[in-house]
Amino acid sequence: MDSPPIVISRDEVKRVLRYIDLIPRLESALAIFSRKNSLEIIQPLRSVIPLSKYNGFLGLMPTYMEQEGILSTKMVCFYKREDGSTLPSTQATVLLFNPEYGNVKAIIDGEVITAMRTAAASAISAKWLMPAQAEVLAILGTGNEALSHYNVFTEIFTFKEVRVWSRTRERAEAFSRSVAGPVKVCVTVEEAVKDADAIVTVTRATQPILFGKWIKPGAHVAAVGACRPDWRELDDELMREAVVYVDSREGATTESGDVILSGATVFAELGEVLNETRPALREKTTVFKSLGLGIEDAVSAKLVLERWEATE
Ligand SMILES: NC(=O)C1=CN([C@@H]2O[C@H](COP(=O)(O)OP(=O)(O)OC[C@H]3O[C@@H](n4cnc5c(N)ncnc54)[C@H](O)[C@@H]3O)[C@@H](O)[C@H]2O)C=CC1
Ligand SMILES: O=C(O)C1=NCCCC1
Repeated sequence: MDSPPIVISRDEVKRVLRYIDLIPRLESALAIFSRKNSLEIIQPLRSVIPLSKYNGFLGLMPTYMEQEGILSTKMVCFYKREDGSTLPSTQATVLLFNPEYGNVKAIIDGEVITAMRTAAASAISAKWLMPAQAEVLAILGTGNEALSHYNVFTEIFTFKEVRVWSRTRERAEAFSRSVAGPVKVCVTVEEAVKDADAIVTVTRATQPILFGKWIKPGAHVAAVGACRPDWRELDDELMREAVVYVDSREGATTESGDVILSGATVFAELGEVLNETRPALREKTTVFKSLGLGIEDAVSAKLVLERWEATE
């Protein structure tokens, strides 16, 4: 008889998942994704159900990677509203199936997976697209994604200065106190991004907060928020003048307000850079527009299950 699904909690995911293991898996998955071979990956565009009454959305992210033996679905709810709830604004669950019989092998909390795989994808973009001698990192926003981005960027790169901006100084100060290393609190976005080499936008803004005129030529922007077709974090000037990389062309041209409303041209998928079929134009100002992919959750969940089984 089949064993019942293993349930892996948020704390257990946090215990077993490490960037050093995750990054190579994501690099490989992004590269396979951009080869567009349906024998390797089937990952339809995310279905999104608006939860209008609650100012939120449910995203369904099924993925099948035949050669890796991974069949998974992430279900993620994300909310725009700010009503003082203590629950995270992005909550997710990942189901891992046995592709041969369809039984569920594991039910894994998706909050930490989402935060870590998104930050790891941004870090991969920075590895290829950030200026060679990057000294200053600016993080805009102070939520879950801000923390995971701080963690991975300071783990794999060495910055002389890390800056943070939030809409209130209190939140930026609390973020600065909560992390291990020194972080400079900035009162305006302009102050945070001035001469920065790498900029991470991880807010729930729906109108542009980052303007091209403030940015040093050659900087790299990992743009993570604004995942709806009418939401923005970056202004038209930045989107049109930068070289724009995305995780998925189909995703970006369907879901990203920054891409759709600015009329920017998508230059390449990150996986194409990894496959060396499109160049990494590190010397130019670059934007990596991230929307999130089911394959990222699929390989992360498989890794979590492997590590959990190895340490249980
Ligand atoms: N690209 C991807 O794969 C993923 C994208 N996201 C998106 O990333 C963003 C951040 O996610 P989390 O850190 O989980 O959210 P969070 O709720 O933990 O943090 C959001 C941050 O944005 C700030 N904020 C809210 N409204 C704002 C506004 N109008 N202007 C400026 N700042 C504002 C909040 O104060 C907070 O610092 C969200 O837009 C979320 O939908 C989240 C997960 C994956
Ligand atoms: O890929 C994800 O997970 C998400 N993408 C955009 C919005 C929140 C979650």
